[in-house]
Amino acid sequence: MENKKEAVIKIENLQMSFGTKEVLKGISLEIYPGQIIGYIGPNGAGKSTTIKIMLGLLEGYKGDIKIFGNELLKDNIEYKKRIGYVPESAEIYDTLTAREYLMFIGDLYGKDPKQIEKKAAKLMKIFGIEEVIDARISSYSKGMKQKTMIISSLLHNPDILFLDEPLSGLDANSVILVKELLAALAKQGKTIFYSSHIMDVVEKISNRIILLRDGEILADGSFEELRRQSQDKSLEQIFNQLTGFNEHQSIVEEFISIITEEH
Ligand SMILES: Nc1ncnc2c1ncn2[C@@H]1O[C@H](COP(=O)(O)OP(=O)(O)OP(=O)(O)O)[C@@H](O)[C@H]1O
Repeated sequence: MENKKEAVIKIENLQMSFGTKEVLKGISLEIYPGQIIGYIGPNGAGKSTTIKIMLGLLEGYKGDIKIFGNELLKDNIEYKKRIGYVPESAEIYDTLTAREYLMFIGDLYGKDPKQIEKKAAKLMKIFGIEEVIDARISSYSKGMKQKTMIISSLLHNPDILFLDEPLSGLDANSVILVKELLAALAKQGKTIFYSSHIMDVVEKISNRIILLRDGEILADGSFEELRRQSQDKSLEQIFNQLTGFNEHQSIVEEFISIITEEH
């Protein structure tokens, strides 16, 4: 369907080990403009490792990665100007105010400070947090921090956006806003690649879901496609089925019996 477009991310046989532990066992993926990829999998499956490699933060992998058609190379950092990243937490910047932080990020991307300051103030206003723009980020609530990180990842109008738990800490109204924002960005041809453990979020936001387990891709398709292969289950049920997790009942029983032990 999307084959007429060129892949923005092309991964071939990606392998990564930490010591003797094989964390990625030969992943191949082609990702196209306009896709909203929900990258899911159990804890330790290798999701963050994949993202860190694409961000150029981890070396020592085997396989080929092309981003925007160019080989991912140690010395080539040009592509980073066209990507945005929202980490799950970014406490290192806590002592800055949002204005200082966003100006700093704009500067890293070589953007005009006046333009960045204007954009930052407007985006903070849209998110309803303009009154704290000059307060230290350390004083923000979790959701305010998340909004600031989302703004910082978009200031330079990137073509690929990587997010870790994009809706974490956001209230119900902000969830709707960010979901719509991601959909609108994808419509403009941007690519969104995010990981999350919240299955109903993944189900609703993604137009493609990639399920990783033990460093291998177990499923790859739209929610509808995955559902058809799994007898119309919810994504949470599909996740549990594909990752072989069906012991919750017995684990809960054991848990309860331990906490209710008298001696
Ligand atoms: N720097 C490192 N050194 C050694 N082992 C590592 C390192 N980083 C990750 N690992 C291991 O690699 C495996 C995959 O980790 P990764 O963080 O990619 O998983 P994940 O799918 O993102 O998990 P989660 O859902 O818990 O965030 C884990 O077993 C982890 O312990």
